[in-house]
Parts: sequence; structure tokens; C-alpha cells
Amino acid sequence: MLHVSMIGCGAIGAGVLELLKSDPEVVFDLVIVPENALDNAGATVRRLAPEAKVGLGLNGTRPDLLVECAGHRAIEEHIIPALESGIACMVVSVGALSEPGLAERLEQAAQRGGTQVQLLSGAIGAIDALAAASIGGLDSVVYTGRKPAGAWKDTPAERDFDLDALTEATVIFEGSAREAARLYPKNANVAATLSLAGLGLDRTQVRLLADPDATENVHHVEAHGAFGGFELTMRGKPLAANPKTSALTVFSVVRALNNRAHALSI
Ligand SMILES: NC(=O)C1=CN([C@@H]2O[C@H](COP(=O)(O)OP(=O)(O)OC[C@H]3O[C@@H](n4cnc5c(N)ncnc54)[C@H](OP(=O)(O)O)[C@@H]3O)[C@@H](O)[C@H]2O)C=CC1
Ligand SMILES: O=C([O-])CC(=O)C(=O)O
Repeated sequence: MLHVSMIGCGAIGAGVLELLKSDPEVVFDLVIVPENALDNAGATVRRLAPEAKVGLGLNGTRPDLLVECAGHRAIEEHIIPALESGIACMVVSVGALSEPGLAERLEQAAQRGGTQVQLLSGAIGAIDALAAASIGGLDSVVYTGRKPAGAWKDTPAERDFDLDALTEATVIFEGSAREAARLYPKNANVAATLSLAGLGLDRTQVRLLADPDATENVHHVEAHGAFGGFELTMRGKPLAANPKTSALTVFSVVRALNNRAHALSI
């Protein structure tokens, strides 16, 4: 039985609790949220994981695993201290590692704690193939992310474009994965994940599009190197609770937890 604490109880967190509510091998003891979210999270947790507590931090408790489903700030706030104290962690807000030095600090914290932090694949596939390909050497990795125009609300794209008036797919960002993840912390985690598995945050090329006709979050990757090449297109269904986030992200967290908790892992 795996005792898990989870950070965040929004679209992903609630989706994870829902899918694992009948799994006796994965037990949620604590859900961590900011003070303003305590009431909402309390209602969700009472419904989906009635044995779990809701709180502002680990407060000295030691789960087998701490899983982050919250946002970039949670890495600094909760994951680094947990790793330092020897608690294994999983991270879905991989774009946080676009901040210079944070990837190294995470690694050092895990080393000091004698534990490991796992970056989850989230809304994208083929991370295994890309990470293996990078061993042989990669020449180029190009990522194009296309989301419905509404998914870019409350982002810098809203300042530069009239999202409601777009009549065709429009490039709202072109540059490095590091810059994409920094500017679009809720929309470009995939760009960071592909970079960390592949060519790095500064050499992975990214294009982001707002598409008024799109109903899916479409992720396209083209990679070339010593291994040969691959092209991947994922058509992710957005979550009703947060149209910026694809449903596969929830399934990826559940898969990772299942792999830790169950005897057979795939
Ligand atoms: N790797 C990937 O492919 C993907 C990664 N993501 C990442 O996952 C994150 C969560 O996504 P989603 O569930 O859709 O977002 P939501 O906004 O629906 O939920 C986020 C939840 O986390 C809480 N939260 C925010 N900051 C903190 C913090 N510092 N400590 C504790 N809790 C916190 C929020 O509380 P409050 O309501 O008070 O803000 C809310 O409960 C995204 O921000 C993104 O970084 C998302 C999609 C894909
Ligand atoms: O969920 C998605 O489709 C991808 C996403 O938001 C991200 O990369 O941050």
C-alpha cells in the first residue's frame, strides 16, 4: 500500500482522486492547497478521499510519496523541502524547471535527501523514445502546441492578440522551450518536458498557436538524430474543469502512482 500526499486539488488533483478512489493500493493521507482553496478542496476530498486531511503543508508528516499537481510555485514551496527531508516526489509542473538553476537544485535536494524526484510525462507521449534517442545524440526537436483560443485566456497572448476575434490559427509564440515555459506556465509544461528528455530548454524550438476552430489540445513533435527520426501528433481532450489542461495529464499521474503502488509496472 502506497501512502500519498498530493499538492493541488484543481482539475488534475480532483481527477486523480476520482480515478483512484476505489484503489486500495493507493491511499491519499493529505491534500495540500493554499489557504484560499481550503474550503473547496475540503469538499472535494470529503467526496473522493474521505480518509485524507486537507492542509497547507506536510507539517512533519512523511508520506511514501508527494505528488505535485498544483503549479510552478509549488516546486519551490513544497517539493524542494520534501526532497531535502528524504521524501520521494513526482512533479507534473515540469515547466517550473525553466527557471535557471531550479533543475540543479531539485537534483541536489533529492541527492541530499537520498531520494528521487520523477518528472511526469503529463499531456505528451514518446518521452521514453526521445530520452533514449538523446543518448545517441539529437540534431533537432521541434514542438508545436495548438490549443483553442480560449485556452490562452489569462496569458501574455491575451495582451498581444484579441483572442475572441481570431478567425484563423495564429502563432502566439515562437522561441525556445525555456521562454515558452516561463511565459506560459499553465500551457507549455509539455515544451519543457520534451526539452528535458531531449535537446535541453534552450535548443528545443517551440511554436504555440491559438486556434479558434480547435476543440482539442494538439501537440506535435518532430525529432531527428543519430537514432533516425520520429513525428508525433497527440490530440488531447481538454478537461471540462480546466480547458488549458488535457485529460491525459490526469491519466499520466494515475499511471505513475499505479506503477509505484502495484507489483507490475508498465
Ligand atoms: N506536464 C503537463 O503536461 C501539464 C502540467 N500541468 C501543470 O499542472 C498544474 C495544475 O493544473 P490544473 O490542475 O489543471 O490547474 P488548476 O488551476 O485546476 O488547479 C491547481 C490547484 O493547485 C492549487 N495550487 C496552486 N498553487 C499551489 C501551491 N503553491 N501549493 C499548493 N496548491 C497550489 C490551486 O489552488 P488555487 O485554486 O487556490 O489556485 C488548485 O487547487 C498547472 O498549473 C501546470 O503547471 C498542466 C497541464 C499539463
Ligand atoms: O495539458 C496540455 O495539453 C498541455 C499543457 O497544458 C501544458 O503543456 O502545460
